Amino acid sequence: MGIEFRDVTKRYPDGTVAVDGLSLTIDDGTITVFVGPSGCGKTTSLRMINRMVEPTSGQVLLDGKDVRESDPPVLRRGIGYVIQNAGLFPHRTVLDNVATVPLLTGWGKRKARDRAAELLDTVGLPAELAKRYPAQLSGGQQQRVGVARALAGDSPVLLMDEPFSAVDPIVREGLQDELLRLQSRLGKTIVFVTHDIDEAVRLGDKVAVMRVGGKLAQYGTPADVLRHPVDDFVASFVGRDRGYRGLSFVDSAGVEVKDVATIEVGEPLPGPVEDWRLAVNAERRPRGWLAPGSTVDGKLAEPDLVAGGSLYQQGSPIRGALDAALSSPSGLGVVIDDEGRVAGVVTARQILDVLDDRE
Ligand SMILES: Nc1ncnc2c1ncn2[C@@H]1O[C@H](COP(=O)(O)OP(=O)(O)OP(=O)(O)O)[C@@H](O)[C@H]1O
Repeated sequence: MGIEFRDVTKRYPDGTVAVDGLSLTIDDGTITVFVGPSGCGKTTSLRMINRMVEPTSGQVLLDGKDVRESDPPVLRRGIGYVIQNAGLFPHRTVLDNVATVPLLTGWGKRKARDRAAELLDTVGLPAELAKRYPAQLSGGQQQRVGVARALAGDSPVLLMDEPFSAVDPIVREGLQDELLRLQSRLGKTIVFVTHDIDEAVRLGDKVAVMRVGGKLAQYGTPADVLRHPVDDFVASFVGRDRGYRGLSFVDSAGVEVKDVATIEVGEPLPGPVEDWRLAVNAERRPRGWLAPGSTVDGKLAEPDLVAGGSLYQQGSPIRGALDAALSSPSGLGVVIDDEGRVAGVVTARQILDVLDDRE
């Protein structure tokens, strides 16, 4: 479901112009990130999509239809919404937080709870957390519940307002990865607000950079915005370390994926391993690394392993390959195919050589 802003302006009653003449089109099934400094009108723009804020002038169209033609509660039921700190109901269990939307749409209690349990699994939360209350979860876990709840309505559109800002950078990266993984499966139209350009570039198919005064400074792919900022404001906002960020958009062709020795979890280990050995499960999905010199009492089990680094999906931008190599305990970045199976490994040296060749 596409979204279009047509010359939308929002002036609050006190005279503040939060959004000024915004026009842009958001394609169906993509992630669009509104990014910019505090107070530039990102949240206001987002909230005009689900009519939590009404424009002073202009139109917001959802799937070609002016949102003002839809009753706000009905409209909102069709649009998932995730906010910072998750906005969970404190006196409901995790499971019931997620089940709320299906219940509201008339599902029976049992079916709603089954669906909620399924969604908790989808966002990577263990089933034993379902009975807890939000305050008994970590910040990252709460955000996952927030995402699960937003997915519960099964709506084609998801609005996310700084959903990961309150968690630390490591957890945040995990949540971002998870969102990208979910999106590759679900293909929702996601509008995401952040003030963090790294997050914007990482998640967005398109990035809308806004400036204070509610004006759109630039709208384009992350590569566009990084490589060709339209003016000094955008250039300084996207920052100085553009070289590294720019890697995300270099075609990965030319990176040679090497074979790697693997061992399957659950298999016996004949003797101590000499080099880092990649552990896989029966489907050849990576599970972690076995350190040099390790011996295993009986069969190889998950606790014997050192956690792996990030994974690099073959064919995706080359920055991911460098991330995988740099974050891997063995120095070998794990490359996976479309099904998540191990395709081989790459080293940081290889990636840097490929990049040098291109200079
Ligand atoms: N209800 C309101 N009444 C008056 N002014 C408001 C209201 N809500 C927001 N504003 C003002 O409108 C401008 C844009 O606010 P908005 O929350 O959309 O920005 P933002 O980019 O999301 O900021 P932040 O990143 O700090 O959340 C700000 O100057 C803000 O103070």
